[in-house]
Amino acid sequence: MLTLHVVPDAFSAEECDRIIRLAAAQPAAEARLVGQRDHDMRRADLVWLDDIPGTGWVMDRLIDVVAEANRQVFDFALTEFAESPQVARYGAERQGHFDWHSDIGEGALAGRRKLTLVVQLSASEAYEGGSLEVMPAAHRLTAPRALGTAALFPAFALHRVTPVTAGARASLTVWAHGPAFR
Ligand SMILES: O=C(O)CCC(=O)C(=O)O
Ligand SMILES: [Fe+2]
Repeated sequence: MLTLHVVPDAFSAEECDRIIRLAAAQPAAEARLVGQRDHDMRRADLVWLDDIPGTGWVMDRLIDVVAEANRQVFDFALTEFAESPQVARYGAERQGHFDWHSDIGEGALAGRRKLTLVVQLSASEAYEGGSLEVMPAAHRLTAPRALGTAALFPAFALHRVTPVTAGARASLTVWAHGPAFR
């Protein structure tokens, strides 16, 4: 089914905090979109989970959540997690955001993305704006802001993160890959 599927408490508050602290200890890269001329499309700091020691438990949980959601809801042909999960930080100091986009890109790996999972790593009171909006079909849906909640949607669905106007929002994103949609 093509929808926005929500999994509450995919990670506990303590686990979200631990992920943020592990990521914060790592040098962050500026978000860059391959072949992207409009550099204002995304403003965020990124850390790749695979670069952070001691985060195997995070990947294990992500795999479990994706497997269960795919069994219950999506029934996509998924074969692997071909890219590192990403921890993103969108800060109000520069109106962190990510404009409307699909996650299926042109690269060898991004072209095989089929399912996107995003975890809310920040408490909803920690920021203003920063809404994750998804259009799995004709209507724009807003992912719940509750800490630790996972939102899953088809990687081709348009989605965005509205500008953060106060505080900062962190998220954890992973993609599941597989053969082309057909
Ligand atoms: O941070 C988010 O909520 C979404 C991230 C995203 O859309 C992406 O990394 O492709
Ligand atoms: Fe995305």
